[in-house]
Amino acid sequence: MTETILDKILKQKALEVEDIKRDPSLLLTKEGEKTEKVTLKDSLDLRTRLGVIAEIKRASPSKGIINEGIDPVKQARLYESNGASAISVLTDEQFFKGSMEDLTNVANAVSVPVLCKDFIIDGIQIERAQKAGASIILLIVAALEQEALTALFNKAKELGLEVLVEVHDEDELTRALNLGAELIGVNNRNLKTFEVDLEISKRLAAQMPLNEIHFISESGILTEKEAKIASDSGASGVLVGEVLMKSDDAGGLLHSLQVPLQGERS
Ligand SMILES: O=P(O)(O)OC[C@@H](O)[C@@H](O)c1c[nH]c2ccccc12
Repeated sequence: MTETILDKILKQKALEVEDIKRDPSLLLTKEGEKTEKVTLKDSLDLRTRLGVIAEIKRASPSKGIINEGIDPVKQARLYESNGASAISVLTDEQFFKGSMEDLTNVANAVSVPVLCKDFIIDGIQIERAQKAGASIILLIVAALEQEALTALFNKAKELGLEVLVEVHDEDELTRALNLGAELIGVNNRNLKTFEVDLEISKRLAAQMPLNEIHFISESGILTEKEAKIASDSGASGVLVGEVLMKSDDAGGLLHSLQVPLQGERS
């Protein structure tokens, strides 16, 4: 079988984890200040409009350079002042040109929760994320066996972190629900082929207990039109990167994505 980009990233992550274990000073580049932040779950519970997790993403394997010269702190403050429910920071260096330091700088500058967006395969990465100031971590079901997924999920919870569990098909959704995930993200982009299809969100949302969990539609949200499609599918939030990173008016765009939610949650 040919190696997918996800396989390549996961191989690189295994090396990164070895490095941290060999040299524990790598566990912490810069400490996050311990500021009290509202949880993403609580803030989504209260909303009558679609929540936006706005992302700092300099580059990606599928798009190449997106906005390399961005000042993450300035961008995060812009996101926060225009209503973002959380800020996602891509911390992978090799494929996304991010860093843990970006995350710390952002976490120290905003009062909304910050998501450490990385490919987590080992508990040590969760400790690192927490020390750096993350409030939320991402766990990608496609990257993990169920046993590892459960262990990492439990570890994050013990450390007081929220977990966004990312799925892409029915099997992965079942695994996320069995875990007791409260925040479930459907990535509309297939991490193996890069294909983007909003129908995936719609199809999987129909199989979720939407009154018990928050469903976040991820990737390929470009305008109010896609935000409405996500909201109509039952999403309480969207995760948006590229268009916000490229826009001359990220604040205006962020506002337009916060469309009214369909039904009230019970
Ligand atoms: O830039 P977009 O299409 O708005 O997508 C943002 C976000 O969903 C995407 O960056 C993402 C979702 N899941 C991931 C997992 C790893 C890396 C990246 C991602």
